[in-house]
Amino acid sequence: MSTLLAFEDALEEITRSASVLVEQQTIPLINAVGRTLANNVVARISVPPYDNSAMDGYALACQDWQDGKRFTVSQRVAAGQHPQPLMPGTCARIFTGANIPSGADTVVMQENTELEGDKVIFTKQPTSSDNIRPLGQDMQIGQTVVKVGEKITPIHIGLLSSLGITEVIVYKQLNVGILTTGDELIPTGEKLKEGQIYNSNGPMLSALVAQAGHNVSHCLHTADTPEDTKTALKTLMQSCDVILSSGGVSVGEEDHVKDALEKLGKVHLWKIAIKPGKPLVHATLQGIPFLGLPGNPSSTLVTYHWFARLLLSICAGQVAELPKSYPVDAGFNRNKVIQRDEFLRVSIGKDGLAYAHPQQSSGALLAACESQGYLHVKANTQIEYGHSYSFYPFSSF
Ligand SMILES: Nc1nc2c(c(=O)[nH]1)N[C@H]1C(S)=C(S)[C@@H](COP(=O)(O)OP(=O)(O)OC[C@H]3O[C@@H](n4cnc5c(N)ncnc54)[C@H](O)[C@@H]3O)O[C@H]1N2
Ligand code: MOO
Repeated sequence: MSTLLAFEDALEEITRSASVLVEQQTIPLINAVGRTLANNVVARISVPPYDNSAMDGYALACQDWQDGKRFTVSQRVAAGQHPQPLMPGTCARIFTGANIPSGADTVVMQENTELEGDKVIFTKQPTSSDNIRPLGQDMQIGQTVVKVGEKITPIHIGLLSSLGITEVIVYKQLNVGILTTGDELIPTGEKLKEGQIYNSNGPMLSALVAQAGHNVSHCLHTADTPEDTKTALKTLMQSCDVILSSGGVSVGEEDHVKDALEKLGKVHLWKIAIKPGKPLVHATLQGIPFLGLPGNPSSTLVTYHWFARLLLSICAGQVAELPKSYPVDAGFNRNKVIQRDEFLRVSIGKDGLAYAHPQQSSGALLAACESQGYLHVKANTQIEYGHSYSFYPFSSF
């Protein structure tokens, strides 16, 4: 166990060496959902750009109010119209979104008024600023509203549109190459023969990478030979910004990825004290970051979530955030001391406790589908009922 790198150290080492690898481009805002901002967006106008009414009603100056006073309606202001200054002692009929006339400092909603012919009585004394949405209430001119590295969401599209913005400067998408390894693997769609299984890590990694907003530029498969492995890696090195692989990183004679990396580039770390995912390898191939994820499907998933996701987001210029967790008590015991940091696939019960899926084999993927997230149990501890651990919902990755 002593040769295994600690989880936190591996995370630090992999992310420390990473940097933004993509150029910038200007694109229409409407096409920018999921893209990463390459510079801060600063408001060039205030929103709203003028004081406006939050209600259909009447605008007046508070100081003009007197109990029982009958107000003349001196003007009518609909949304989109430019009002005249309010004549002293009068009120203005006003509608939601309409510009507040100068001289008025409050709006009374029409439900709180009484009409007497063409006069209006305000039954309750209004307070200054009531029902007025002031200039800049949402965003002020000069304010930084979205920061570099943020991923643009539909909410940002609305926000930036309210500033009149039509184009944004974003990072170009990161080109990610995926390599799967293993003679036993065949693509889905073909008929299984004795000794074969379907390649599930290729499609899963492609989907994870695409979901994170990157471009899967290649998804190759190689046989378990040193030559084929090197040839596939050389192909990926020609056009990918980052390369991920699955399988072939353990210690058997059929595992060729690490040797190929040593021949083509530099291996920085291999083997981490985590379960599942121990034989993770990190390398650079002529400046291209490379992560070799272990082939067992749950090991691939865990190492993608914890390491590859973060590496890709840094290289893509995204704000690289560690997944969010919250403390949850275990609803079960394990009577042996854990050797490597474990990421148990768990669900939260109605009692609020975490329950481990009964199938924790690194070869099993259904357990992850049937669970809600990871319970992180640190090395050299023992899981005890009622003790608190960090729970990471899958949605935080
Ligand atoms: N003697 C030792 N053997 C193993 C050790 C060890 O320390 N000493 N570590 C084990 C651990 S832990 C892991 S994790 C695996 C990782 O091995 P590899 O990364 O070399 O992966 P493979 O051997 O190529 O495959 C493992 C397993 O996963 C299946 N697989 C691989 N690729 C895919 C794919 N694309 N889609 C679906 N399934 C895939 C493969 O068929 C194997 O069953 O090593 C242990 N061995
Ligand atoms: O790291 Mo392996 O994933 O324990 O099976």
